[in-house]
Amino acid sequence: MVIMDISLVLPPEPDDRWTLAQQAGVHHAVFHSLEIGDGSRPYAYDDLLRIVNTYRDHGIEPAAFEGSVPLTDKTRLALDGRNEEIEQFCTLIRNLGELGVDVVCYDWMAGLRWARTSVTTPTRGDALTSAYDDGQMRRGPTPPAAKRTTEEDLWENLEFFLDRAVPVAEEAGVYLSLHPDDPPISDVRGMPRIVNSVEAYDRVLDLYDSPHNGITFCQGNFSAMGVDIPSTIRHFGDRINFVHFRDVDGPADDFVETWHDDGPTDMKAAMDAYRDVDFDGPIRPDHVPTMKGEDNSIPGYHIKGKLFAVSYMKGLLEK
Ligand SMILES: O=C(O)[C@@H](O)[C@@H](O)[C@H](O)[C@H](O)CO
Repeated sequence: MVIMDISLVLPPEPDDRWTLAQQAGVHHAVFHSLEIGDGSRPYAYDDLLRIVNTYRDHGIEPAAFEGSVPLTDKTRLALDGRNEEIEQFCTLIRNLGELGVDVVCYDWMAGLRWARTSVTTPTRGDALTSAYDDGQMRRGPTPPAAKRTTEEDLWENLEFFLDRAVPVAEEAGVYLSLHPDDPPISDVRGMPRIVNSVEAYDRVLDLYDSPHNGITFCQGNFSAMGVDIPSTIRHFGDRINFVHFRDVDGPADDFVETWHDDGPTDMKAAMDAYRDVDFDGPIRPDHVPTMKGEDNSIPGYHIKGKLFAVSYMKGLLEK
């Protein structure tokens, strides 16, 4: 039977969340210091060695490095320093390969990272969730770089990056996993976005045809695209290298994030589809509501909702 690795974003230093994860039967970590941690983007071997060994010394396997990788708008927008940055990214890949961490998640969102217009929307039992309203978003300032960036620039820069990074990933045995633009719309405040549809992913996969050029299937974003989730999972099949398990209610320009057991997507059918395509990589619950007693300082990433989501996922995986 194919076993996927249920994982959680855990801080790089042990705290209660490590213990709670293990008590809930989660033994795989995702390193994502932009969400939980100090925002660092380590790529040197000794820095990675320390992080990886700290997890392993506590019985936790580091399954993926995400987001906080040395890849910024320098590369996405082909600014000065792009070649040096890609070199750092390639060093990260080689080093993670040496250390046995084989999934790296990155994204092509220039100007703004994942965007929400509210992180205090009340949901079941007055927990707090996040929401996006494009009309409200557009009233804010346009990022300066938006005026001189086209979709084609972003495609060209992505191809330039993949041509350099994928061969290194192949050699290192590391699986690159491109995260969708969140939300998956054509632009945020005038800054174009390109990784926002099934067709766009088909193009990405064609740019460099290799299992090491794959997808982070962030399910909530595909749900916001309005596509059928199980058949889309089957469409991409073995090019899915990493899964973010979550759901939203509403289209890409106007949605609310839901509890894992309370959204419109048939989560059981989704889990069955991952199993059908023999997905055996890391799968982590993504954004969860902030629950009672939590301060909402890291919206979407507090531990109580994650534990609820993990239990729900384990239930869905029961045969
Ligand atoms: O769903 C989201 O957009 C975020 O929670 C992250 O997953 C983030 O955007 C990714 O790390 C992108 O690299």
